[in-house]
Amino acid sequence: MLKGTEILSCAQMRAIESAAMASGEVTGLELMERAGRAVAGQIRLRWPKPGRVTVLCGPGNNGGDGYVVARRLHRAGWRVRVLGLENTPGPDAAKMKRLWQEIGPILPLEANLLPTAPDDLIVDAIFGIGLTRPPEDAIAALLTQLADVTNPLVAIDCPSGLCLDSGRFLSQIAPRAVLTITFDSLKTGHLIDAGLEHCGKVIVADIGLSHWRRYRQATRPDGKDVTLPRRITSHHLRISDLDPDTMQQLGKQSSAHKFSHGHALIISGMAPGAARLSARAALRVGAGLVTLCPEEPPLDIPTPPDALMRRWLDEPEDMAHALQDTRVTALCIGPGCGIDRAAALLPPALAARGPCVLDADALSAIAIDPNLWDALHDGCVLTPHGGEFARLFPDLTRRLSDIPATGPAWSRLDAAQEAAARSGTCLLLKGRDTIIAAPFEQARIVTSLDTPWLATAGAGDVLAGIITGLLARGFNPFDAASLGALIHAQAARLFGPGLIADDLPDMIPQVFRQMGV
Ligand SMILES: NC(=O)C1=CN([C@@H]2O[C@H](COP(=O)(O)OP(=O)(O)OC[C@H]3O[C@@H](n4cnc5c(N)ncnc54)[C@H](O)[C@@H]3O)[C@@H](O)[C@H]2O)[C@H](O)CC1
Ligand SMILES: [K+]
Repeated sequence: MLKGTEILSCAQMRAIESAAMASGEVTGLELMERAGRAVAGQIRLRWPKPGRVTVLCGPGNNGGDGYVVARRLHRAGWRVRVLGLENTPGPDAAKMKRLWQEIGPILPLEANLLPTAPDDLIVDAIFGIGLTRPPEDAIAALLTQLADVTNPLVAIDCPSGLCLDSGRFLSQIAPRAVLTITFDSLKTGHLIDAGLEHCGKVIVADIGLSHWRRYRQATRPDGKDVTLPRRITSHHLRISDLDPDTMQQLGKQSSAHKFSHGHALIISGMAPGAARLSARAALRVGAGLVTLCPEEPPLDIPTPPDALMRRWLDEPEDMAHALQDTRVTALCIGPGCGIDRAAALLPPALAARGPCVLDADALSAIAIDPNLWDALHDGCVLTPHGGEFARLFPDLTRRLSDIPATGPAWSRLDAAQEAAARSGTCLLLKGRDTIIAAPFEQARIVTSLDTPWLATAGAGDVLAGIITGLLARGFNPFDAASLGALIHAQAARLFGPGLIADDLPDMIPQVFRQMGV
């Protein structure tokens, strides 16, 4: 079973924290001290020589953490300036504020007091998971300037202004951290949308809450119910999270023959190179047999790989006939297919109700034909990029482009989950934060911020092919899509600069070796 690391919503984090405190085994003050200690520790690890630091403390507990960091860095020999507010925060943060005031002053939290020396460290402890609305007035002015400075910025929980549920900033002000230290678990906002880029390196600090993680969706130890707005949990999937069962399923047994690994049909069309990329990827990922289905007689195409089978498939009846062969275990329609051809072939393809990947032109065809939409089923994997998603789900996309007035903001994760529920299919929303959602499943996120060379023509066709190959081999749609996204990103990562789509399938053997398949 593919799993990954569970990601929490802010509400879940609060539920866990409040369960821990309700148990009486730990106080909020202790948690704050641990949080601040973890942040100061990470700073000292990365900047071992004490220097100058300005700590920006906001009105709540994120600010409380900041006062702890200030105290601990001061004790370690750093020259610490603290900018803060005159408000009286909650009791824990108020106590930490007083402890700092025994050491040094608190200057006003104003833009003109940001450090002028370019190397001074800045710690952002203004807002964390408690942000509910866009920053205003003096704090907005300060954050605007903070977004422009070149000093290294260390964020406590997140760069301030970021909604940790959606990864979206609640205004156009978007500071960028080099390092973010968060507590107990990653939150969705660290991994998706702007959060992925603006958090820098994210460290998850253990502050001793793991024992209470089971209260993320349940009743607290004191019997009180915690009502949480988010229904479905999500997981961050990385190569290092793959389990032995998945590895075994990806490997091949010596006793098996080619049909034990399935037979994938890849529909080719007006741009046959795209379908060939998909087909090559399906072969590389281990489908036993891959047949490319062009609309012209296939003997006229003497192109590699020679391991590909070819079958002329022109009319819808040809499709229906091809799918009568029970050895065909997956189908891919879309890459380079042409919208008209996709529209003509989709009715028999969907009527067969077998595993199939619908990409590119197939998605465009579905977006304009309600009958095709109605024929979608739970064996389908839809693989839209943002533009295709917008054509299929214009209302969901509109919600994503509004600047949110309150948190938690509507997110790409919400959009993908809603789209999966509506379509009744597995849906993979492509991006550097690829989101895989399926009805009644926990969503998965595969991040690939470090693979900029994936932005190249044909990369999506390869992804469609990898997923098709995995479907052909018997992976369920949700696992095939998740694993496909992971293998695809890792192939790009291993190849590095200079990557073109043709290189991706040929990196799969190296990815497999690295995974221990
Ligand atoms: N288990 C944990 O995760 C722990 C987290 N800690 C830290 O606590 C913060 C969350 O603290 P909280 O007080 O709830 O919220 P913030 O500090 O993020 O926000 C402060 C405060 O500000 C108000 N507010 C919201 N939006 C605005 C705005 N636009 N303008 C002005 N004021 C605003 C809101 O009412 C909040 O109350 C978490 O991130 C961690 O850093 C613990 O210290 C340890 C355990
Ligand atoms: K912060």
